[in-house]
Amino acid sequence: MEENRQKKMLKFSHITKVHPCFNEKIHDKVGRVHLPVAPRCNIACKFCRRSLGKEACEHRPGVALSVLKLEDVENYLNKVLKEIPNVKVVGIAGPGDSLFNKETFETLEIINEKFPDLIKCISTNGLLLNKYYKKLADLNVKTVTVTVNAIDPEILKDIIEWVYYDKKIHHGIEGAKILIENQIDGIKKAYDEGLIIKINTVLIPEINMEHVVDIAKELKDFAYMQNIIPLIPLYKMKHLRAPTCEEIKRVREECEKYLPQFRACGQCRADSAGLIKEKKILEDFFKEKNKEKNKKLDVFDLKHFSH
Ligand SMILES: C[S@@+](CC[C@H](N)C(=O)[O-])C[C@H]1O[C@@H](n2cnc3c(N)ncnc32)[C@H](O)[C@@H]1O
Ligand code: SF4
Ligand code: SF4
Repeated sequence: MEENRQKKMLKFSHITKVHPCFNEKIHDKVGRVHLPVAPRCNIACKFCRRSLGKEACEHRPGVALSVLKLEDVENYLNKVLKEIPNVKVVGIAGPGDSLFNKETFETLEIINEKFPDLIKCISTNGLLLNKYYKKLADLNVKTVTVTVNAIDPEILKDIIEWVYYDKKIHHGIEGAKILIENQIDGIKKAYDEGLIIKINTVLIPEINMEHVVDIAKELKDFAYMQNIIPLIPLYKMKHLRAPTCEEIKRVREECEKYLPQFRACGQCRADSAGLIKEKKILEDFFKEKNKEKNKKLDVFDLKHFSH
């Protein structure tokens, strides 16, 4: 097993040595840029409040000054590369789910054509990963982060409200089962296709704290590493508490027996640019484009391109 892991690490090392979210040692040396091209989401996590606009000034996931339009992607990336040194990775991390927005795939095509040297990265809840892993590999995406918060539907049903799949909204345990099945299937297929997988897990003390280690055990042969991030209590979880530093440390140490842990995550916005620690946004660029005034994204905007 250890031998397998070492082989896997070696196979991926040309990418992981330059990706700040797959390699703690360089997280403060190499930059990344998130393109906020994917506003819609196909599940409803109880902790997630997606917002756009100037007053959405918090540095946390699900927030962007505005949605970046396809016609602006090239200009924006040129500006980022000119103004911010050492950006090597371009990622799509929302503000919704990358795989539920056709703009993600169109953006990846633009990047391939205009910026072929940037490493392409996406993050997703994984519901559609078994449908799109091949397309991602064909588009030369190298790294995929999948958020897995529970692999037991009894636990996941308390973390998500519903899952939109096969043109229907599935509530409770039924939705949880669909999500878990698709995530695990998608992760295995993406791994076989040569994609490098990181697992994000939101640590929610009252709900999944003692279960997170089961996620690490289940996915140890397919994921490269795990990124356990503390709950930011929001939306339908605003009454819950964030984990203490001690709790985060303990859970990471338990999980590390099965999967290497990433401990430098900045819980970035969907429009962050530069070094993780800088928490930078190119405000000038978005100011021009920013027509959405402090808009909360509609969680029921479920138009999907393949329907
Ligand atoms: C906004 S999501 C975008 C990508 C994709 N939809 C997903 O969920 O993986 C990026 C990451 O932020 C996390 N996140 C969102 N809201 C959060 C919160 N309130 N506290 C902690 N993590 C949160 C998600 O779980 C996910 O790992
Ligand atoms: S999948 Fe991502 S964007 Fe969608 S609700 Fe969950 S955290 Fe938010
Ligand atoms: S949210 Fe974490 S994994 Fe994603 S870009 Fe920021 S530091 Fe990297």
